[in-house]
Amino acid sequence: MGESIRIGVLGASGYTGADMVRLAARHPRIEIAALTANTHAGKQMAEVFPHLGVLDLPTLQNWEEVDWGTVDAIVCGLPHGTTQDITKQILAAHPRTRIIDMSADFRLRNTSVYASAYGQDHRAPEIQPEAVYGLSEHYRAEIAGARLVACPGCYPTAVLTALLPIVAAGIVDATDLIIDAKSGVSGAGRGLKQNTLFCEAGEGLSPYSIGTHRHAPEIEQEITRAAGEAVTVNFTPHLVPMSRGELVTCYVKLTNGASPADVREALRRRYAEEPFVHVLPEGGVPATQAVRGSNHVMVGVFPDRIPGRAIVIGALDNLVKGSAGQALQNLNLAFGIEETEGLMQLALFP
Ligand SMILES: NC(=O)C1=CN([C@@H]2O[C@H](COP(=O)(O)OP(=O)(O)OC[C@H]3O[C@@H](n4cnc5c(N)ncnc54)[C@H](OP(=O)(O)O)[C@@H]3O)[C@@H](O)[C@H]2O)C=CC1
Ligand SMILES: CC(=O)N[C@@H](CCC(=O)OP(=O)(O)O)C(=O)O
Repeated sequence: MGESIRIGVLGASGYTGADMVRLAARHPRIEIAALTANTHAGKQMAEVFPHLGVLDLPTLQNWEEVDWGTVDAIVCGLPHGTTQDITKQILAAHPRTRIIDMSADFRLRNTSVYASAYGQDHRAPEIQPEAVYGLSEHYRAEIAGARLVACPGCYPTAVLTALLPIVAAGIVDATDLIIDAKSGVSGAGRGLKQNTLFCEAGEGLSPYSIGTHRHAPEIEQEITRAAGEAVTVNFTPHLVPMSRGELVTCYVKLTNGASPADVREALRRRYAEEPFVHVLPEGGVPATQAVRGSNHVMVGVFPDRIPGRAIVIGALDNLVKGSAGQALQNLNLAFGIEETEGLMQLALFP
């Protein structure tokens, strides 16, 4: 076994940071050297997250108090904007540190697109060009040498896993993609927001950011690349009263005489050797219950009643493959560790 990799988790008192701690704590090559928080600084993780109380962990600190020279890699679970401010200062002082970022701050290659999607100018445009988009199954080689990995958003991970291979194969029309997406409430983070209160999110199902969600440009960036032409997607997310999980239903127009079975076969071929992407056989229905707590993505393909169309459905856990799990997968890749290390746990069901 090689030497330990010392990691620091920025934003460990948040949902993605805490799930990174949960996964990294049982990783044989990782040592958790530092954990940061903002309002929770000074507390023990066990006070914030009792389920992690069985672990011996560093105290939560403000990020300025940490000696970043002593860590090999940082996993960042900070809000967008804050990520740019903090990571650029750490990289300036410690240029050899690797950053695996779970926030949205370095995903969009074009900083003007970032500014319009996020309503603020990019505050570290000088670093942006070196960021590698961390969709592990599609950017493996680039991630391996990267200093800065921008892990995809949770919705884009599900959508792009389902659609990139079939767009690239030219068997669906990239200019006619309709994506109906649903997420559990942890997708919104732990900070208090009115619409995530139990009595406002429970017993209901509501769409949000209709036609304006900031994940649409991220999805378009990658679909455009695969299609070789500029595309605009229809993307509508919904908030579902469950803690974790995400399901995306993608309505696609078939091209070049392809059938739904051809779409399934193309996906099966593309992901045949992938440990975390499972293309279900005919009739297999992806569901969040089947991936909860795991790094697995399930994809199913169905004929549409409208001739010439198909329905491609993806399901994942937003806090695992949708953030912390994929971040750990990328950290493994970045350090030349077996990609599945620390990630082979099965879904928690029921
Ligand atoms: N939740 C999800 O499913 C996914 C989230 N993401 C992205 O990952 C990032 C983290 O998300 P999530 O864990 O849900 O968010 P949370 O709101 O749960 O956690 C945010 C973390 O950042 C810390 N923080 C907030 N403001 C500051 C600041 N000004 N300075 C330093 N630290 C600060 C918080 O500290 P404290 O609590 O102590 O105040 C907390 O540790 C976000 O960018 C999010 O968009 C990406 C994919 C999926
Ligand atoms: C339910 C819910 O609110 N989900 C979040 C998506 C979480 C995510 O991936 O956010 P980033 O792209 O900012 O990292 C949202 O729609 O904003």
